[in-house]
Amino acid sequence: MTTTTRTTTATATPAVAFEQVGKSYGDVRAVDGLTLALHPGETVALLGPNGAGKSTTLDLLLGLRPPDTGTVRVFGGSPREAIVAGRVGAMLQSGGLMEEVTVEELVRLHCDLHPRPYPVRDVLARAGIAQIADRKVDKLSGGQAQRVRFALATAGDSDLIVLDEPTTGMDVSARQSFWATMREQADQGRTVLFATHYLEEADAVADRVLVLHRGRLLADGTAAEIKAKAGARRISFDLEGTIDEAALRGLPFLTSLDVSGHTVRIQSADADATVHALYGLGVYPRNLEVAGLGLEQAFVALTAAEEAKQS
Ligand SMILES: Nc1ncnc2c1ncn2[C@@H]1O[C@H](COP(=O)(O)OP(=O)(O)OP(=O)(O)O)[C@@H](O)[C@H]1O
Repeated sequence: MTTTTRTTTATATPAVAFEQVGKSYGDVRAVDGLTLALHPGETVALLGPNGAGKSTTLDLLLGLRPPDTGTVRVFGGSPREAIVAGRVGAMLQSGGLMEEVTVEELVRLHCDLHPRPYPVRDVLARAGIAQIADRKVDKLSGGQAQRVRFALATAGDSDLIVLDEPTTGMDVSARQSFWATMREQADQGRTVLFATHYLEEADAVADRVLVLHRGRLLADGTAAEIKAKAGARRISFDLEGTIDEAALRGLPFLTSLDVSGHTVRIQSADADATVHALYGLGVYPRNLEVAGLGLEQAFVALTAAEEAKQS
């Protein structure tokens, strides 16, 4: 298998550069003045609630739709130039697969079309579909079809791999081998950009997380930075006797409250102030724990705060 030496410094031409990009569908502003640069060797997760503009962003990046405003550059040129040069491999969410052909025939076709193809055998093996190579594409299960899409995205030596919700429908072992392969690809200097709703995957795999909300970039940083930006903390403790939920609900900086048996779990924008006020209620919390948020909770807190600001 050929491996190209790639430049991985942030000063190199960005793999992807969006400059004030806007895209609307009628009245819906799907992407709203988006500016960002992705650098060679980065593994980047694109997160956002439904309708945030993730798929539209990927479509713009792949030149499948033109932006209304702004510019999209891929390796310094147009998306089309980068794709024609074989620099981009993509796995899209709903990409229909050609029917009536076998898995191997479809993979071979993609290899033939790629300027720097890998051997078909290697592509099949890497995607874990060598044993179903002779099967007709329209007879595949959802997870198998997803593996085939993965094979097509990695049919050749591309510098940028774009994945829209790649592991949807994959079982646990397919997911694990998928991400192991993606890590290898990134370690070789490729840029990997993936949109996902699985926040634990973003946390485990991405070295940079972009949070989109209503077509705008709400947060951009490592998973740890995103968690810190959300600011909130989880507080949990046990209370004996009858729990006065109304009093707990009145605690300052509370963003959520969950009471289950004697255990109380709250989320607070200022844990110190909340805990101080908790003691002020005259209760005696036992097993008190204060912890940071997971990426999923941070994501929910950030997007909810933004919704509240805009409404
Ligand atoms: N072809 C289209 N015509 C009209 N509106 C569209 C079209 N495609 C997307 N939209 C709208 O643009 C907005 C952004 O959609 P997009 O699919 O980019 O979001 P997303 O973040 O990928 O969402 P999801 O997580 O649900 O896949 C949404 O409000 C959506 O309804």
